[in-house]
Amino acid sequence: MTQPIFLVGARGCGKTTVGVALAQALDRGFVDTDNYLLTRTNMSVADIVAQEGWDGFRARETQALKSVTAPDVVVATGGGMVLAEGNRQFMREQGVVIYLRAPAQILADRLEAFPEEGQRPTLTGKPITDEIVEVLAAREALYRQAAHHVIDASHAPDAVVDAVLAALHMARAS
Ligand SMILES: Nc1ncnc2c1ncn2[C@@H]1O[C@H](COP(=O)(O)OP(=O)(O)OP(=O)(O)O)[C@@H](O)[C@H]1O
Ligand SMILES: O=C(O)C1=C[C@@H](O)[C@@H](O)[C@H](O)C1
Ligand SMILES: [Mg+2]
Repeated sequence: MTQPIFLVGARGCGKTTVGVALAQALDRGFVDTDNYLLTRTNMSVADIVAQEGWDGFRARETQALKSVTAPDVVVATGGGMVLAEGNRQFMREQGVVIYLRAPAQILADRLEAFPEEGQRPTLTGKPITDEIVEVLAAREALYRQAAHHVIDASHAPDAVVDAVLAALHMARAS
């Protein structure tokens, strides 16, 4: 399979962490739309949102998605990539979309341990657990709509990689 693999899911589900390990397992390239924007603009998500609002950030991440999409890459997307119908359709048409799904409490525990506030400015102004519950309620259907496969991402990263490989009927490169 040479199609790109897109990882979607909420903040903290492991799109970046699992994406790096998956790309390594498949001997593929890895790109991350949040990191792409950071490198290209020299601005964090918080900086972009402060200057351009969330609409500005969302427009930039759609452009980033188009720019990084190529054969044989694993793409870790931002947690809100699925909000735009056009992004969901683009990913489904261009590649294979994997939803890394984990319960709210696991996501909250991970984000509290490593908040990275510059890349994860508040979406709701609420405490982290409340925010995640609210965001998952609003987006669960969108992650599922976008996805070809839903993978339990509550396990350790290597186990999640193995589950993705099994869903794709793909073997580790070496
Ligand atoms: N499967 C896992 N098991 C344990 N910890 C994990 C797992 N996946 C990710 N983590 C940890 O959770 C934190 C968030 O992971 P990561 O940055 O990969 O999430 P993300 O889905 O890319 O989030 P974002 O949408 O904000 O980019 C990191 O500190 C990472 O080490
Ligand atoms: O869930 C979200 O809306 C976001 C997740 C992060 O990956 C970043 O893309 C940004 O902080 C927005
Ligand atoms: Mg990430």
